[in-house]
Amino acid sequence: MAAKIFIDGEAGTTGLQIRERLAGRRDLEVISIAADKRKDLDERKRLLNAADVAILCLPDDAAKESVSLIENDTTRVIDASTAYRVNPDWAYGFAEMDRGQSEKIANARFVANPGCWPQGLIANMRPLLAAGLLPADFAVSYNGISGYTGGGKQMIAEYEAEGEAASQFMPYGLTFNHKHVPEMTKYTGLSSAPLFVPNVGDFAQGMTTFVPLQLGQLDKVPSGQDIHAAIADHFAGIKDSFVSVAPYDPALGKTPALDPQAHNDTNTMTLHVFANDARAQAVLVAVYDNLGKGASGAAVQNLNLMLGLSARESLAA
Ligand SMILES: NC(=O)C1=CN([C@@H]2O[C@H](COP(=O)(O)OP(=O)(O)OC[C@H]3O[C@@H](n4cnc5c(N)ncnc54)[C@H](OP(=O)(O)O)[C@@H]3O)[C@@H](O)[C@H]2O)C=CC1
Ligand SMILES: CC(=O)N[C@@H](CCC(=O)OP(=O)(O)O)C(=O)O
Repeated sequence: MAAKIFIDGEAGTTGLQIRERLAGRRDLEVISIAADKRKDLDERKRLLNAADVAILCLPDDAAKESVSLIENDTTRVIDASTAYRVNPDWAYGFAEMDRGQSEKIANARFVANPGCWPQGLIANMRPLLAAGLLPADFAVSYNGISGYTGGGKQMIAEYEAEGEAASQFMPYGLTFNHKHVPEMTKYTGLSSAPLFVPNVGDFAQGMTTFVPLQLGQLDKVPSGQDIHAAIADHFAGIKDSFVSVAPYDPALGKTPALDPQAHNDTNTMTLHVFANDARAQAVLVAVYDNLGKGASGAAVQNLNLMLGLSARESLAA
């Protein structure tokens, strides 16, 4: 029997993209809410309880409300919001984070889909801490640029308003309390919060992120090659990974591969390592689609795992 999927928030940016990615899937039945009942509590409750898997694409408070409306013990949940990402009762939905993470997701009742920004940092940093190349108390900063769809319907409307010239490049989150910092800290394994400086650009989708590393602070300075090998080894050991590691080429500059939009409309992420060993400096880069691996693509990957399918089914979008 086809699994019943309810997308609560199906008219939003993330919800719409999930619907598109699931269109044409005959193994699933997407049960939809009538447009005029999108915020009707009784109707949401009915559909949440009728679903085998509910995918919540809502602001945090509404996501918590949806979870509280589930009265049975069978509906499984993927939540795209920030509400449960550091909750130990929820599986963190970054399947490539560890060997075994996809099994955790596959067996979980509750899965927290990761934030877009955290995934680029976790993908690069977690393997380095696990390999002992960087200590947990290493001082880390993180920056990058994301397309404006990351800010949902409201930011899309601001950027696409007629007659308004949008800023090409705008830093934000300058109180350093961005809502993604707790999950970044927890899943990198760092003992203190990274200093995070996000930027939004005047393009719809896609992101490139950077972790600059001043390696001279360390007693034992790893080379760029060591860093690349640790990250590449980690992802080589992950089955069905959507994350790939570019060959080590420290002299590569200004390449289309680093364009934030290079992975648009995919669920893939590419990591790059750049280093100057003489200066003991390196930069770790991640390129992916904020709406793909950063949101809807990851949600479909997690849904597939929960339904006992190969994560690769999500390419059927
Ligand atoms: N955009 C992105 O790149 C990413 C987003 N996310 C997260 O996913 C979630 C959804 O974000 P996004 O799709 O961007 O946001 P949008 O603003 O585009 O969509 C949110 C949707 O939720 C609806 N909604 C709000 N409150 C309720 C409610 N009480 N009951 C039912 N529906 C409600 C909104 O309806 P209305 O517009 O009518 O208010 C809207 O359709 C958020 O938690 C966000 O942080 C996660 C990763 C990346
Ligand atoms: C450009 C932009 O504003 N991006 C969003 C990231 C959106 C995202 O990852 O969603 P969650 O917030 O649910 O994790 C932001 O920084 O808040």
